Amino acid sequence: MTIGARVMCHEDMDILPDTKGKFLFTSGENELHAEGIRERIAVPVRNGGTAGDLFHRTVEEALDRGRKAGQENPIVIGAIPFDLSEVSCLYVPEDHEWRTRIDGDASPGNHLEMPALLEQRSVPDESGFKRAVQHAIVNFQHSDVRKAVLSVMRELQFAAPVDVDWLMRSLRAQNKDGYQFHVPLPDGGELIGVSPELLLRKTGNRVVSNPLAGSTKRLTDPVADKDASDRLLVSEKDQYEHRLVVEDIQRILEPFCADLDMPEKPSLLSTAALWHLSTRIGGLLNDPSITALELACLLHPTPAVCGYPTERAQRLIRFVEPFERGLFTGMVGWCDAEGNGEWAITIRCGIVEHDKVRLFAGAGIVEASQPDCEWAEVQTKLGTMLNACGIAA
Ligand SMILES: C=C(O[C@H]1C=CC=C(C(=O)O)[C@@H]1O)C(=O)O
Repeated sequence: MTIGARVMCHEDMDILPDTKGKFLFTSGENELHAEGIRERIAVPVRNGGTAGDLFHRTVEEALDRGRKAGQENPIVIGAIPFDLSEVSCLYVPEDHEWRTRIDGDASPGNHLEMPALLEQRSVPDESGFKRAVQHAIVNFQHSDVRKAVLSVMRELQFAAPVDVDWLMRSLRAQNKDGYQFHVPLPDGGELIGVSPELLLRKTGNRVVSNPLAGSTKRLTDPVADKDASDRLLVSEKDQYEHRLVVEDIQRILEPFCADLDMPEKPSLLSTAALWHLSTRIGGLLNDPSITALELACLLHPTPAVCGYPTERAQRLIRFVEPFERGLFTGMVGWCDAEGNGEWAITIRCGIVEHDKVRLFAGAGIVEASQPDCEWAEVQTKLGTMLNACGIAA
């Protein structure tokens, strides 16, 4: 594997500042490791009115150059922001390798740990978040917006620089399932996280999407935990919140699929911290030449991270959320030159910049939401990253 980060620039690409250029994306039993940066792709997915044209051409050309340079099946790896008009954070790495995940491989080790936490703050704070939820609920009563996903950012200031590799190992040790990711950012920051949610996987002519929406906290007592999951499964509020996501994904995928397998009811998916309502949607493509990245960009942002209807929910979010989401609630993953790939939704994540860590979490708000419960839910979601930092949620 090449260790150095060689950068090739051409129009539409910025010069990448010094970065280790080390990537990770895991899925099931497989881990994708990539190193070295051949090219960076910063073109936004949406350029003016024409969604995707320049972007997908740029990706295709970058992969082509990789092939011409001798790579057998080059890949693009990285992250795309929540707002598709913002710059993408994608790379064609010098080298990549698929490995089988080895259990126990991810121990954080005890030789190093997180530096002391000096201070932390929530943006918005508790009352600001609850006001935003209330605002959204009133808005639903006077408009045709049905759902909006509202989020918080937790800023942590440590006494010394954070060892990202240690933090990633800690996160992986505590969350063995899900899509674990580590992406270096052009400004020197690093995006890390473990997402439970698959936006889209494409393998040949098969596609899978596994939206999640509707959540409840896991409990330590097994009986109480089972009760909590049973209640989630029959909760009308959560089923409604979930249905809006599934129906929108179905609407978008159906024209591309000869056969779309849609379970009638959601099932349960668990992480270390939460239960989620989950629907695994599988399809066979009419025309397998469409790429995983093209389909993922059509689906994004789903009502699981934005709301319904999409554009009006996005406007409401912009109005009430007092921070820029950036890569949070975007997508993270990879795509190869044959159009196969896998994109997870960028949640349960944080951005590490030297001695600062920013964590993010959101919750789907519908008319039946209660501000106190939604605040508790985002705190639980923040717990995934906080626990990895050794901080009680
Ligand atoms: C936006 C987040 O979660 C989404 C994914 C699963 C369940 C969700 C929910 O129940 O609200 C959210 O839609 C987050 O974790 O920050």
